Amino acid sequence: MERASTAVAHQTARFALGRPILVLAGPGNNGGDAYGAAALLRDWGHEVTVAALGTPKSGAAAAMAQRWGGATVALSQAASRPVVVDGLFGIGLDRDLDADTATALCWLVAAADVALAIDLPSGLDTDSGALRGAADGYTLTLALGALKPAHVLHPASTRCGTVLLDTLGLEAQGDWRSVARPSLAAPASDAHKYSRGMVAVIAGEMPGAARLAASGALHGGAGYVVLCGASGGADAIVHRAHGDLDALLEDQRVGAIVIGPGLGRDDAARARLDRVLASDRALVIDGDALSLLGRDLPSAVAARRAASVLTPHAAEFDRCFGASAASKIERTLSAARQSRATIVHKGAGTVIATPDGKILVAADLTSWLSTAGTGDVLAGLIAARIATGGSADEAVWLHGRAASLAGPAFAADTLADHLSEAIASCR
Ligand SMILES: NC(=O)C1=CN([C@@H]2O[C@H](COP(=O)(O)OP(=O)(O)OC[C@H]3O[C@@H](n4cnc5c(N)ncnc54)[C@H](O)[C@@H]3O)[C@@H](O)[C@H]2O)[C@@H](O)CC1
Ligand SMILES: [K+]
Repeated sequence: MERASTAVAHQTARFALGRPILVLAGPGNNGGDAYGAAALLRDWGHEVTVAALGTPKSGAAAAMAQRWGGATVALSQAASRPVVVDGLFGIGLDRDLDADTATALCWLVAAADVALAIDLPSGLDTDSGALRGAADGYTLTLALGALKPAHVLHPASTRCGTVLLDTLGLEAQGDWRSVARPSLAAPASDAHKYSRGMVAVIAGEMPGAARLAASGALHGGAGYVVLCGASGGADAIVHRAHGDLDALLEDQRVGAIVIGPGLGRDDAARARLDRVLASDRALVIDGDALSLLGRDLPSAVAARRAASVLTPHAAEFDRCFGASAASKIERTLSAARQSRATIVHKGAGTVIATPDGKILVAADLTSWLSTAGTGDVLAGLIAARIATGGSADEAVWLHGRAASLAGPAFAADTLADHLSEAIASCR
């Protein structure tokens, strides 16, 4: 708590630049950090007011309150100040903020020029990222010890402002990491189109979606992309008829197959899906393929001999694994173990889990990705990375980067065009 208070005080001083500071101190150790920071800031010459909610419950927090020693006002009586430091609740929040607390907090944060949250904005559920009365408008959140899921999971992550991490010298990192920029090499000097990675995309009722996936694979670095069951589209994509499916599944050069984008949900689609599932090729299973399998998916995929990557959005995830109130991180991990597949659980804050328990989170994806077809591009891109010996998280990073490069209001058709620049930034 000494280290936490000191880190908070330093960060606050950097932003305060002499302006009056209001420190909000709750009853737990988050409040302890707040009292400690208030005492330091006062000792450094800042004008500090403390608004208290309840009295400190732990010995450490009580000691910090004693160190502050000065007057406190009740939270409900606090006047706004240009700088607000929120130390009401951190990871110990176990219920919604009551209405009076939420109202006072929202008003004080909104009225401040700078609002800094200690560890987490008060009123966020640490593990699930749900809103439990949190205010909007924080300038920054100083995460203490380690990042928590709420710093990266939607909707909590949208309330944090800029998140800074101070590890406080603790080895406290949880079991998940943020998706990081991958390090990608150019193809080997003796590479040819098949050694670069060969991807097959199985088309169906809506060939446009499969074409987008094929384009994602091609621009994602695959050496050879086959679109099975659709004609037209980009010239470098090789077209095959649905009648060639069995030959394609036997072709050992095929490094990964995408099935699901625009597949349809009729009997023909189901028959194709069953043949592909029975193959020993690595699969990316997306869209209609996920919906066709529904609650049978975990066992059907777990029985496969080759690797599978599933790319559900929230509704598809629920369709396959059932709805639950657990956090997105826990649910995705449990689904990965159950289906023995890598799961890319899409949405605002994409969570990736592997069957061996690796968890990665991509938090800061542009919201312009929320347009039809971007998921199809991602499915193809994942297949390309797998076929070239890479991983799904590389694809998620490249996809997010390409979307940022594409700018606002892009169409999914042009997203793949930005993958080259995204890959170029990974050397
Ligand atoms: N655990 C650690 O290793 C460290 C913890 N630190 C700080 O300690 C914080 C966690 O402290 P605590 O576990 O004491 O938890 P908090 O300080 O977040 O709050 C817990 C207290 O608030 C009460 N409470 C919870 N929800 C409430 C609600 N909606 N309305 C009213 N009362 C509510 C609880 O009954 C409990 O008394 C961290 O967020 C961080 O700021 C830091 O000092 C650094 C190290
Ligand atoms: K807080």
